[in-house]
Amino acid sequence: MSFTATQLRLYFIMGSQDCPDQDPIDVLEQAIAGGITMFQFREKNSDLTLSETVALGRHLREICRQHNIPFIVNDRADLALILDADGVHVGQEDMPAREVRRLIGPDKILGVSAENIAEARQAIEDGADYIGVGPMFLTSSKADAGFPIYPEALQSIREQLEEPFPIVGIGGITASNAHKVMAAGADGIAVISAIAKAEDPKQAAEALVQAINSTKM
Ligand SMILES: Cc1ncc(COP(=O)(O)OP(=O)(O)O)c(N)n1
Ligand SMILES: Cc1ncsc1CCOP(=O)(O)O
Ligand SMILES: [Mg+2]
Repeated sequence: MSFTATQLRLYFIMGSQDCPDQDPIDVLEQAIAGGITMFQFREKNSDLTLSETVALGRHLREICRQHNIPFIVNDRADLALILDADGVHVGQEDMPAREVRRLIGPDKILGVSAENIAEARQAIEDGADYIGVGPMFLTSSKADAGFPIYPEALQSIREQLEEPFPIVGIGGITASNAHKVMAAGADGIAVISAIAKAEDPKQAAEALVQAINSTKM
């Protein structure tokens, strides 16, 4: 699947641990109906066995395929290959991005987390298609996320990059603060709880789409 920055507009991330009271398959279907543009399967610290993880991943992957939504796997290039994912997202403490690029080949999507301009430049050199910058705000979805760096940090990376490059903001983003991330120069926002923990995931995704679209640049 070829990649464009517009696919980052509303990037939904989820594993079964993020929606303990709902079926992740339902949540993804509702999120797609609400307007998400990209999905990342992030099964982390969950109760699932490896074979349950593969089975859930296969189901979520199939739903994304039916709706033409890029399906990205968090951290694990091996799982991405098993699931025939469209790509992989890795952070600074994961398998080096350059090695992941070698494993998945030139055509798959590679996302890399970056908190500052040095990490952003390295990610681009290593073959990233986009960078995820965060945490923008306080988050309860990732215990080791560290302190927020706020949209100002994203804006600073955007301004220091020599060329336009796809950037998605992540961490503590809701329909109320999404405009700050977009106004800082993000191509989109990535969220877990704003959709996965919502009572009505479809309505939650719609509210995020509206917030993104109403941002004045
Ligand atoms: C789009 C996006 N951006 C950043 C991250 C965070 O990745 P990482 O720092 O490796 O943390 P974990 O998600 O692995 O806990 C992401 N997953 N997606
Ligand atoms: C995976 C990740 N990486 C940085 S913050 C974060 C968690 C985002 O979750 P939420 O949207 O619920 O704050
Ligand atoms: Mg990671």
